[in-house]
Amino acid sequence: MPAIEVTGLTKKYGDVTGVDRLSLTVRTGEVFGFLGPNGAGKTTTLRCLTGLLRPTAGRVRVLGLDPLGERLRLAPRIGYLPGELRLYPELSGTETLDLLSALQGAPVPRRGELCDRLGLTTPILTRPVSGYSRGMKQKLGLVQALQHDPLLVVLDEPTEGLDPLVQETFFALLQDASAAGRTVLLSSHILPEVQRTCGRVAIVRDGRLVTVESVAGLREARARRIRLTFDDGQGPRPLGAAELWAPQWQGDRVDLLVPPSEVVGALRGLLALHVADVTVEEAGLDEAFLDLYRDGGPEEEA
Ligand SMILES: Nc1ncnc2c1ncn2[C@@H]1O[C@H](COP(=O)(O)OP(=O)(O)OP(=O)(O)O)[C@@H](O)[C@H]1O
Repeated sequence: MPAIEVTGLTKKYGDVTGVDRLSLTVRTGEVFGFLGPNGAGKTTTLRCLTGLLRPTAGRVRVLGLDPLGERLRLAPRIGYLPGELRLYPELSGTETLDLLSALQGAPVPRRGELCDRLGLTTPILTRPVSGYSRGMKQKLGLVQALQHDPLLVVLDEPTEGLDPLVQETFFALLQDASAAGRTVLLSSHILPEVQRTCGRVAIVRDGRLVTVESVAGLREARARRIRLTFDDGQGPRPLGAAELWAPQWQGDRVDLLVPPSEVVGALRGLLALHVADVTVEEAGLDEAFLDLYRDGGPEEEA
């Protein structure tokens, strides 16, 4: 049984379409990234998965359950960190975690360890959350999402507000969850974060699915960056047939993003020029993503 199965999910807010006929399967035990620009429909999808929004159309199954109709059965098995965490300001950190665990309806075997790892000390946890910094609130959000050791963790832009050291702890927590066989769905617009943590990634745009691929596959299938350096101080110059690859000049140096199958042909032409240095690298996921974003992708035909 897949951890998440979404078929033809559509959510409309009046005239605005948040998600449009989205279908997606997340396998048990994978760390799955949900990537897309602002307004792409990530939060809307996650809220439909967690039973906080009623889909306009389509079918959603989470751990084999209907998130709306079987919310109480699902609650102990799922952890959710919303993008905008709203807390009761007068409650302390501990009281907040207690309240949320009551809603989860499950014991909290991991709370102590998580607070330790994230540096939420007893003095902090006994203070009202109104005095918490943004990062402290986000840490509390992470603890509540994981404290009951849920089978599925759904995280909406989880590293927002976390400093780099705490982000490292967060990545380690994700790895632990994955090693323990838990499923993680993580939404982000931070590409290196997804590249680092996820096995597969869905890219969404304008409420529609652009592609689902392994992170490795996405990078592999996408462009290579050819960087040429001319060392003669003459700056930009015509590159013949390689003009097709939209050269980006910086002084005597030029970058071209070229599909993998075209690299050898492109180099043949380019090396006839008087080049001082050449490097060819796999484009990062961010470039792959921008490429997809520009391409339109398969949904343009829908
Ligand atoms: N409550 C709402 N009422 C009206 N429109 C909404 C509402 N929530 C979301 N939308 C619209 O639905 C679309 C998808 O929004 P959503 O918040 O799901 O995107 P997102 O990918 O999470 O964006 P971001 O990265 O900015 O958080 C947007 O056009 C947004 O304006």
